[in-house]
Amino acid sequence: MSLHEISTMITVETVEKRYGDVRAVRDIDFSVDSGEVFGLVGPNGAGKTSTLKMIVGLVEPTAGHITVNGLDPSDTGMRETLGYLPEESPLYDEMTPRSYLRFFADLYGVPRPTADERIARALDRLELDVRDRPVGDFSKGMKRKVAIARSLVNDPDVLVYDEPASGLDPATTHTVVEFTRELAEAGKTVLFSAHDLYHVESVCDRVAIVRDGEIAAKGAIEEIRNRHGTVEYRVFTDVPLEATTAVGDRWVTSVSSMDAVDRLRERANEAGGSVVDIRTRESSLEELFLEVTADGDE
Ligand SMILES: Nc1ncnc2c1ncn2[C@@H]1O[C@H](COP(=O)(O)OP(=O)(O)OP(=O)(O)O)[C@@H](O)[C@H]1O
Repeated sequence: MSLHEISTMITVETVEKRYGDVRAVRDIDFSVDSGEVFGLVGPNGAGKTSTLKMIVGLVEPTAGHITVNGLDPSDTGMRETLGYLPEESPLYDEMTPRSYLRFFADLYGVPRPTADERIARALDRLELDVRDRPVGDFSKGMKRKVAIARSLVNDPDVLVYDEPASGLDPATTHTVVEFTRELAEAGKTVLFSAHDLYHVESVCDRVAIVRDGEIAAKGAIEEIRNRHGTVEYRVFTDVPLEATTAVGDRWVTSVSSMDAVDRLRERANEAGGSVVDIRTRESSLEELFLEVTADGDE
């Protein structure tokens, strides 16, 4: 049971964004609760960054309504509530992580001892040991960790991360993704965009799949599976049938309905054998994603 009371922290209602003739975002709706990790997933140009920028108040919606912790994104008070990690987060090359993060903590008016404690906690967890060398010498992953720590110096309730793990090596990706989960477990609200679907699946409570500025599917991973996913039955027989693959001393045929399973059973019997095992394989989010994004192309 959660110790935190659940409340809606981000609401996005019928939001649209046009840049001249380009409708980058059209009619997007979703909300994110406290303690939740919500993933906005979609290919390049789908409208994820535009949506996040509207939520953090950097870009104004053409239509619709957004609130963050009950406030309008243009409200200056919202800055205290929010930690934003942009897709590209340029750092000052000559500064060290410690000086850079202290600089941001000062901007937020965080007392030095509190700031130092927060900075140390974030960098410890993100496994960034180098704290007193200029960030200009850092790898992409190290810079990303500093940028993530920056999003936390004001101890915000809501974190909006644009592709936090994009371009990072698998170990760093794992650390960053696990960290977002821990932040949510500590009661923070996390909204992030990604096209790394494997990690979204493992860390998000709910996702919205965005395509051409619209939400193509939305809900718990499980719900999306039920609505859009296909169940694949892997039927193992002790005799070869058409389109079977040998696995050890058995053959496996993949079908997508129970009727097809029954037909295979009959055919196996006719061939003097039988069905020895049936396993279901649920769609991974990656497959669902491809299915949902392919819908509009038909
Ligand atoms: N400032 C802008 N002026 C004009 N068009 C823009 C602007 N910003 C974004 N767009 C267009 O809006 C659409 C959505 O872009 P957006 O960056 O929001 O998508 P995205 O899903 O975040 O993509 P990516 O993963 O590449 O960042 C794209 O067609 C993009 O070219």
